[in-house]
Amino acid sequence: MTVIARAAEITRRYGDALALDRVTLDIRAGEIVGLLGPNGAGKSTLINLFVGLRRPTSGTVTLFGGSPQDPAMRRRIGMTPQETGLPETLRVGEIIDFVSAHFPEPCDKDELLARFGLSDLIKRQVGGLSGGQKRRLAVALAFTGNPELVFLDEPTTGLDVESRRSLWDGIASFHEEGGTVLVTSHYIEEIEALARRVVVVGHGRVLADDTMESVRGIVGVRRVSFTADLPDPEGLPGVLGAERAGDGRISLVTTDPDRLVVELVTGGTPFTGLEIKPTTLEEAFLAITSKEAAHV
Ligand SMILES: Nc1ncnc2c1ncn2[C@@H]1O[C@H](COP(=O)(O)OP(=O)(O)OP(=O)(O)O)[C@@H](O)[C@H]1O
Repeated sequence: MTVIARAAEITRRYGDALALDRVTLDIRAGEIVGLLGPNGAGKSTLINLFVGLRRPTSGTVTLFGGSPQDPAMRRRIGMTPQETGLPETLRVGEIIDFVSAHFPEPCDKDELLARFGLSDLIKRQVGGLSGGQKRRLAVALAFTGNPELVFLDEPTTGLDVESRRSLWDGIASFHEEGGTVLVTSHYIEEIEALARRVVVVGHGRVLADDTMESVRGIVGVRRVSFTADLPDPEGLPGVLGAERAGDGRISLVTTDPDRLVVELVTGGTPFTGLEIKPTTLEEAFLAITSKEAAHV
């Protein structure tokens, strides 16, 4: 697949703070890339570099083979930043007309409104919209110019389940028609719903760049639970997190379930009800970031 955006060995500093540390990332035509990482990992900085709002301290960013600073390249992208302020007195339809006017071939207004569940709101003033409706409008604006590539920075933060699903549908239908998307989120299920490729960032570095299944596999994290009278379960092999229920049941997230069970048996502590289960992506993700933190 053709690479349409590339960050090559990007470092970005804000004064003494290192926001991105030698990050390399290719975005290929037609994919949805999910960018996952804790607060301050560098996700917004990476987006701002791709869309030309900031420049790297070192390294290069290319957009459609050119520079993100070139308006001709930027006209081919769309973006929804984390926070948007829209003029309160304008109507939904007027805002879409205004943004459309900046692009040579804007998309069909009615189609755009329908795609993001805004058709009934066309005459409403922005100031009178709910938080979820405003957010849907802000995301819809990223698609107004018929972009090839869209950057969405936490598109559904703060939305209820129904609004989130409606936004996901809009994003998915853009992708089905061949569009490319980079989406950041704190919601694991959002990345799972939208993207097959997941890039995990932490401390300004790419920690994993793979399919959802492989990201889980990379860390090989499992949840091991059993009932026992064990004073120090945290000391068992590979344990990243431990929870103890009132009934004596212990639940451990571990990178090495096999060795943990061997040690449990050889340690001679009686236990019952042993269960080993795959973890959620969130647990896997926390494991990667905490392992990385242990290295710095
Ligand atoms: N304008 C700025 N001036 C100084 N430091 C900044 C600036 N913008 C970002 N940073 C720092 O760079 C690092 C990365 O921030 P960034 O906003 O890219 O992270 P993020 O992954 O998008 O976080 P969040 O999920 O909270 O939005 C953080 O340590 C942040 O404090």
